Amino acid sequence: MNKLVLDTQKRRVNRQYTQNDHTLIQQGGYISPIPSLWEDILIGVVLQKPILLKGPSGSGKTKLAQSISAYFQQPMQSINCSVDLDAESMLGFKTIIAKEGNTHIEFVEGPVVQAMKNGHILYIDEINMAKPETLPILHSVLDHRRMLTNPFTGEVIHAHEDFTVIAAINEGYVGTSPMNEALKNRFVTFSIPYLTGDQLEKVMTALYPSSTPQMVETFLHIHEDLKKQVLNGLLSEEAASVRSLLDALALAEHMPLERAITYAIAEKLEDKIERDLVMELVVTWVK
Ligand SMILES: Nc1ncnc2c1ncn2[C@@H]1O[C@H](COP(=O)(O)OP(=O)(O)OP(=O)(O)O)[C@@H](O)[C@H]1O
Repeated sequence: MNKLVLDTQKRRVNRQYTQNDHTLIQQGGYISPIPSLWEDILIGVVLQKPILLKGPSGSGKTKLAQSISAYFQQPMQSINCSVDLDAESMLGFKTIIAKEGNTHIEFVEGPVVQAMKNGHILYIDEINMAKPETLPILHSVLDHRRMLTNPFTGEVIHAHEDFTVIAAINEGYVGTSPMNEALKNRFVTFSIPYLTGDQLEKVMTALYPSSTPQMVETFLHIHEDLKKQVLNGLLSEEAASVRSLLDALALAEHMPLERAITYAIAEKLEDKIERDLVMELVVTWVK
């Protein structure tokens, strides 16, 4: 079996053949749906490639970024993109400081500048929610130059060797726009699917240890049914969201299962036909 060996000090990568790659997969709480996915992403990080995580809402992209941060013991700075994101919220802003009767102007460093200087992870969530004209400022940060001329101070910043960029997108969601080619081209891209089967069971029992095995099994069956209907095109992808399923499991510890699924899964769907279909599927699993 393939085991990744990372020299995190010297940021070197090696692949060896041993028996226990799962120790890596578990680190930081993210469970990899495909064994090689976690390792391949770590290789990308060590090779200083900007990483783009592409997957539906609740598929574990943020958890994965947090797990990479835990694995490399590197703090993470985050940017949540929206149409209001501007250069100041990424790079920082000037402010007036009054001290002992004197005033002076100081630059408060934003997440990009801090992460570049200190070798942190920069997590850019929902990168396709930002206005396309906002992000080109990061092009030189994201390619081989790994540098930035701060337009507010004129400072030229060369990224620390451990500086890592991880971005996430939910493609095709309301409010998103396709990423422009020049930006997309700077990333290596990984599809992050929803967890299923044994791995999903591990997450459920780890987060909700007081759930009975029968309850967990029922939720796994319901999730399988929901996924089938997503594949058949009868339900939208978020019906199979792991986040929603976990929310439903948390509620089901305190209320009947149908109500838990209604609040955590069905009510989030826009279409009444989809909501009814979810509840029809659930009824077949309620004794
Ligand atoms: N592969 C996984 N391993 C561990 N936990 C997971 C995994 N997939 C989903 N989860 C759990 O599901 C929940 C949602 O995960 P997370 O917030 O990382 O999703 P996301 O893809 O970032 O969603 P969004 O795009 O909506 O921000 C968390 O509680 C997380 O622990």
